[in-house]
Amino acid sequence: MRNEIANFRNCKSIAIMGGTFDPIHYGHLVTAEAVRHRFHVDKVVFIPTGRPAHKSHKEVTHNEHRYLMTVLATMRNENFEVSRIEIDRPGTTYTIDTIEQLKKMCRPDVRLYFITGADAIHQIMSWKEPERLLSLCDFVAVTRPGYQKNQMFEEIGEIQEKYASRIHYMEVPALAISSSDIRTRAQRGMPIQYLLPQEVEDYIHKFGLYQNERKDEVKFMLPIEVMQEKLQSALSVKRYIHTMGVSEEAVRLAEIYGTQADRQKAKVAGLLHDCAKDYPKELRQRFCKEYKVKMDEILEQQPDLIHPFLGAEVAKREYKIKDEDILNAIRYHTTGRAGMSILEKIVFIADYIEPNREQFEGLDEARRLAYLDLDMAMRFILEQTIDFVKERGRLLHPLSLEALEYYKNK
Ligand SMILES: Nc1ncnc2c1ncn2[C@@H]1O[C@H](COP(=O)(O)OP(=O)(O)OP(=O)(O)O)[C@@H](O)[C@H]1O
Ligand SMILES: O=C(O)c1ccc[n+]([C@@H]2O[C@H](COP(=O)([O-])O)[C@@H](O)[C@H]2O)c1
Repeated sequence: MRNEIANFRNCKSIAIMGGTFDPIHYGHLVTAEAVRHRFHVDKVVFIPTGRPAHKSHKEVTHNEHRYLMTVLATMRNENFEVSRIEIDRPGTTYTIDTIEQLKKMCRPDVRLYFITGADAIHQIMSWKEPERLLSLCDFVAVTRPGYQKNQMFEEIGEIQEKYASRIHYMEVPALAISSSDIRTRAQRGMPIQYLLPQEVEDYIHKFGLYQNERKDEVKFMLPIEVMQEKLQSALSVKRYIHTMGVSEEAVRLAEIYGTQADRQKAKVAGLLHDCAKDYPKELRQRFCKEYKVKMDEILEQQPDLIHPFLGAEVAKREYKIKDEDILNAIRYHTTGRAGMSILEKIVFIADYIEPNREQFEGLDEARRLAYLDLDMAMRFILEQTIDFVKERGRLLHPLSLEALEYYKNK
């Protein structure tokens, strides 16, 4: 945020390109550049929306993906900036809050222009505090393909009459490009090249965004709701709440680091990671024998370390999980191990940082690292855990030491 303030402080005029940018495309970029040239603004600031007021959370790709694609698309233009103010602001995103926040970062006489497509301008009266918004910034209504200028005048007649000097019309080269069309094309395996910058296309392919979800779907023999019901009777209330937190956190991480399939696996692995933890001693011993859990010296002396290994067997037999990656994510969620898969790391980290955890030293740093780099988060959490185990005089499993060594060298 400090950088953003430094970037805006000297600007006399700024144009704001607000959008969901799911994904950003050449329509946005051409428009931004045309407005910059016509209104002689010092900068165009692209502001990806955090939680759009008019779209449900599920419909929109994760904030960090949309933000990073916007950064990639704009990096070659020195007059373009990308701001995180909406991404980082909690709650529903309203433009009025953004304009007020931005004004505080700029000199008092700054002139702000909010760029919006013709399709959006006629809805402005339904936005939050439209009149105050129009008193704080100008609007540039750009024509999009399919819109007749006359029709646009009619649609915004009411606003136009009242705020004539605040609304500017501008035609931009008719680019029949839209984010929704790009998403559909990507889903159907049609080309998206030349509709958006190459870097954004590469990013979409790298992270498997907008892929056909059905093709990616993972089939579980038990429906997830049935797994949840079984867990509710196997776990204490406190543990069940923790389990739900781990599952949610794992899905959030998988949204960033994985594919659609990984999200489903993360949800289930998070749910099942502690499935054997609340078993009474006798039951644990019986199942360990029956399911042939390999015991070692440390597990014999430190029985609370058995639950991840037993949990993987219980998940396999009682929850009918066949996927080896999910089973390993359960198996190594406590000790870790060298060379973990993305899913294994996600569950290990989610267990540490899930939202229901009470505050403890290192939690905020672990949360920060988790969304920056999985391997850095692994190293940090392993170091913290190993210190904790040593302080309490408990036995350390060699798998954790091997894991730490591995992530230190990565
Ligand atoms: N091809 C385009 N030319 C000019 N302006 C555009 C174009 N596409 C979008 N805009 C405008 O840019 C802003 C941000 O758009 P947004 O991120 O919603 O993209 P979109 O392509 O309109 O998305 P979707 O297809 O999902 O509705 C909006 O004000 C929108 O009207
Ligand atoms: O402030 C509001 O009430 C409001 C309602 C709808 C849309 N907006 C903003 O309008 C911009 C374009 O939105 P969209 O859906 O076309 O991507 C984006 O910056 C949104 O945050 C703002």
